[in-house]
Amino acid sequence: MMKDDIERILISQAELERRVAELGAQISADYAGKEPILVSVLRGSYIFMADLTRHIDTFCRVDFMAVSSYGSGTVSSGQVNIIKDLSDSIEGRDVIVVEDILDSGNTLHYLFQLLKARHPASIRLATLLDKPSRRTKPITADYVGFEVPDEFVVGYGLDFDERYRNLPYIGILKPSVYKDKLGLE
Ligand SMILES: O=P(O)(O)OC[C@H]1O[C@H](OP(=O)(O)OP(=O)(O)O)[C@H](O)[C@@H]1O
Ligand code: HPA
Ligand SMILES: [Mg+2]
Repeated sequence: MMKDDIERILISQAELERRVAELGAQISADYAGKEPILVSVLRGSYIFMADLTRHIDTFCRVDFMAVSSYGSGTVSSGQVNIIKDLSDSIEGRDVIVVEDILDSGNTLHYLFQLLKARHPASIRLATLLDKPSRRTKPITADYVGFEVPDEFVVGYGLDFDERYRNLPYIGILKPSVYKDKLGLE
């Protein structure tokens, strides 16, 4: 079974629900009277995006961008591939980029450069998880759900080799799972 691959639960479903509601309330207060565009960075952010937007009570728009830099490993390849670009222009608009995790910072560093060049009125970052110990690029988030330790986490949108996104909590994989996959032991 899928959950047999999980060593332990790091953030429970109830904790996720509570914190995402708080972030939504904070964003609602900060953007009162505005109409931000929330940009979901697919695929990892799809669940956070869906839950977060339902806790925002100002007008807002949603758009989606698909990027990938991890392939099937647990370390960033350093190369960010744009798989799908935004549908609408962000020029002159207030943008909130919605991410599942800020790890090395490669993905967001690249994405922020790309999006800033399109001249939004403002651009901020909301990330569910922040793993600051692994950062190699200078980027910080404006809204952070939880800080996580230097371990590979899965669930609530986050995958390892495209699995585990559908777990309703954030968990830590048993090392044997990714070592088997990578042929390390
Ligand atoms: O800070 P970084 O080291 O760049 O890592 C964070 C990024 O890596 C993951 O995406 P991934 O490339 O695995 O694509 P996915 O969202 O489809 O899983 C995650 O969803 C973030 O977008
Ligand atoms: O810890 C992680 N888990 C899943 N995907 C990720 N992408 C960057 N870091 C992670
Ligand atoms: Mg991934």
